[in-house]
This record gives sequence, C-alpha cells and structure tokens, in this order.
Amino acid sequence: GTASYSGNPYSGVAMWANPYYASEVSAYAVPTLGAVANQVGKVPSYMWLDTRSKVPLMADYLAQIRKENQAGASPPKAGLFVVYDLPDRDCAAAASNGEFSIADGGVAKYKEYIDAIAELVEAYPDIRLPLVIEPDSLANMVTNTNVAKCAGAKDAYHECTLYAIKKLNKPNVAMYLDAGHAGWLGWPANLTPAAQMYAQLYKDAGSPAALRGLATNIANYNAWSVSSPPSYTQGNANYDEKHYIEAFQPLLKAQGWDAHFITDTGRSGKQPTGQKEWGDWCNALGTGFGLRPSADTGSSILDAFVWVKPGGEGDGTSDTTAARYDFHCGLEDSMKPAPEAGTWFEAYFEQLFKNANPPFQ
Ligand SMILES: O=[N+]([O-])c1ccc(O[C@@H]2O[C@H](CO)[C@@H](O[C@@H]3O[C@H](CO)[C@@H](O[C@@H]4O[C@H](CO)[C@@H](O)[C@H](O)[C@H]4O)[C@H](O)[C@H]3O)[C@H](O)[C@H]2O)cc1
Ligand SMILES: [Mg+2]
Repeated sequence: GTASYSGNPYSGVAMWANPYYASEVSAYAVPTLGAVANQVGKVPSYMWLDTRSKVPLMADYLAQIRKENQAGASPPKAGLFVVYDLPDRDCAAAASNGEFSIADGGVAKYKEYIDAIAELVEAYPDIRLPLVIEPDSLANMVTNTNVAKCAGAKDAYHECTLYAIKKLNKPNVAMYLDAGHAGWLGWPANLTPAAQMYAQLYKDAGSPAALRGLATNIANYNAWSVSSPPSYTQGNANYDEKHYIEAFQPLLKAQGWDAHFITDTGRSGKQPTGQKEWGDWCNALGTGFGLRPSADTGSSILDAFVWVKPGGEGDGTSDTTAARYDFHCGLEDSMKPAPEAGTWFEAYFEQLFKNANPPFQ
C-alpha cells in the first residue's frame, strides 16, 4: 500500500539505519573500541544527499527498504534523507561548500538534482520519507545577509527551496526545513524575523500538505531539554531546543503555519559541551551521542528525536591550507587535527562514544 499518513509522519514506521554509516563504524571504530561500537551503526541516522552523484545511492537504499518491508518488516521502515546541494551552499562558512555555484548555472543544476530525487519519491509511494531540507540555508537568510555570499544567494535559495518543496510535495513525504538551532535563530532578536520568513515560504509554496515543519539543531550540540542553562547560552532564554521550538511554534502559527518539528540529538548527549562560545559549531570538544531516535518525544509539537548529522563524520577540515578551511575549525574548542567535512573523524567518534548519554554498553 501507500505510505501516506496524517499527523506525525514518524508514527507507525521504524526509522531505517543505512548501511553506509554502519560500515564506517565497523571499519574504523570497532578496531579501537571493540564490537560494542557496532551498536552505534545500528542507530538510524540520516543519509545526506550532498552531491548529485549520491542520488543513485538513494535509489539503492529505497530498493533495499522496499525489500525489507515486503519481507514483512513490522512496523515498515521509513527512509531518512537530507536534501543538501544548494548552489553557493553554506554561504556564511567555508567548510561545507558544495558542488554547484550560482555563477555557473547552479540553479538549473539544482532543479535537475531535485527532479532526480522527485522521480525516486514517485517510484516508491510505498515508503514513508521524512526529509530534511537544506541545512544552514534559510537560517543564514535570517542572520547573515550582511555576508556578501549570503546576500548574493538569497534569491537562488528561495527559488530553489520553493522548487524543492513543490516537487517533493507527495503523500508519502514529510518535509522539515532546516531552522538552525536555539543558539542561532532562538535569540529573541532573530525569532520574529525567522517566523515571518518561514511562514511566508510555507504560504508562497501554497501551504503544501507534505511541508510538515522545521528541523532544528542539525549538526549542532544543544540539549533537547536541560535543567540548567550552559554558561555560553547567557542572554538567551531559549537555551535548549525545547525552549526554542516552544517559543517558535506560536509565532509560526500566528503567521498561518501550524508547524511541527524534529530535533537532531545525535551529538547532544553531554551538557554543557566543551564549547567556549555558543557559535563555535565546528568539531566541538566535549560532546556525546544523545537521545536515541524516536517518535516518543513527550511533546505535542516535536514529531521525533532524530540523528541527522552522522556522529563521527567531520564538520570541517582544520588544515589551514585547504580550499574549504573555515577558521571556526581552528578554534581552541574545536578538535584538531580534523578531516574534511563529511569524512570519517575517528577521534571525534571516540569522544562521542565515551560521552554517550544514554551510554552504549
Ligand atoms: O547576547 N545577545 O543578545 C546576542 C544576540 C545575537 C547574537 O548573535 C547571534 O549569535 C549566534 C552565536 O551565538 C549566531 O549563531 C551562529 O550562527 C552561525 C552562522 O552565522 C552558525 O554557524 C553554522 O553552524 C552550522 C551548524 O550548526 C554549520 O553547519 C554551518 O556551516 C555554520 O555556518 C552557528 O551554528 C550559530 O550558533 C547567530 O547567527 C547570531 O545572530 C549573539 C548574542
Ligand atoms: Mg555544516
């Protein structure tokens, strides 16, 4: 049957753990940490479609999920994917810059990338697909239009995001637009403009049924809920993701969007973290694997805890001579030496594993 749904898209399905992350864990972590580390590879995390060449891998994974579901998986498995290939991507940073540039036909190339993903979505109406849409993009439009590359990307980000939302608006899909985190858009000064921008986009897209809400804390380290505010959150009453989304949701609703949320808990298990500044986002010291993915959140507006950034894959290289070197990855509270964004960072995995809460045992 079809994987159509109403309400929480994570209800009635199990999240599928992709074999790529599991293979990284078994290849690189198990030799040092022992077989216990394999438990981490079994935790369902999101697969990032960070290049056009990754789309065929999504096709393989969907075929595998269908096979497991047809073999009787109960509850049926849902596929977890991040759409992440905007032209002039990651416009306020250097570490995760992508393959497409606006100056080099990037908008057209992005639309073809979305078309390829939409084709797969339509070929697999039987698989539930809660998708994360474009980490760091729209959040930068709220706080970083003073950065030339972000100012120059504003129109393209909006055009491309609208295109993606409309093309991927299918009954088996739920889309969550990236919305930074408590330490980014959660600041009082940022929250209202953020609500205006996201709600406007929802309306501009024609209030699509599959646009379920916002994803927060992607590739960041904030607690879902912490009893006392970490020192670096000083000045912001929204010091964890629960405060952030509970402050954000009424503003979005008032603007016409009854949005729901998902929050990345993949690297939020240790609080406070070793960050010196809240904005120090690159390979932060003193972090741990956090709450396991689940739709059982205890919150009526949080659909699920999810692991979106696969813990152990780096945030950015610490090699100052590299093209994608970003100074945030050279800070005192960033783990060094660090490999390129998205590549395996064994020492970082071991930090997350040691600090895991709940622990792996
Ligand atoms: O005291 N006050 O009243 C007050 C008021 C306002 C203040 O200003 C706020 O300060 C915040 C920092 O505290 C800033 O938040 C940081 O913004 C960066 C982008 O510019 C984000 O970086 C991204 O992080 C992603 C992973 O999350 C990476 O994947 C991505 O590559 C990377 O680019 C950081 O997370 C995020 O923490 C806000 O913009 C800024 O408005 C500050 C104080
Ligand atoms: Mg990043």
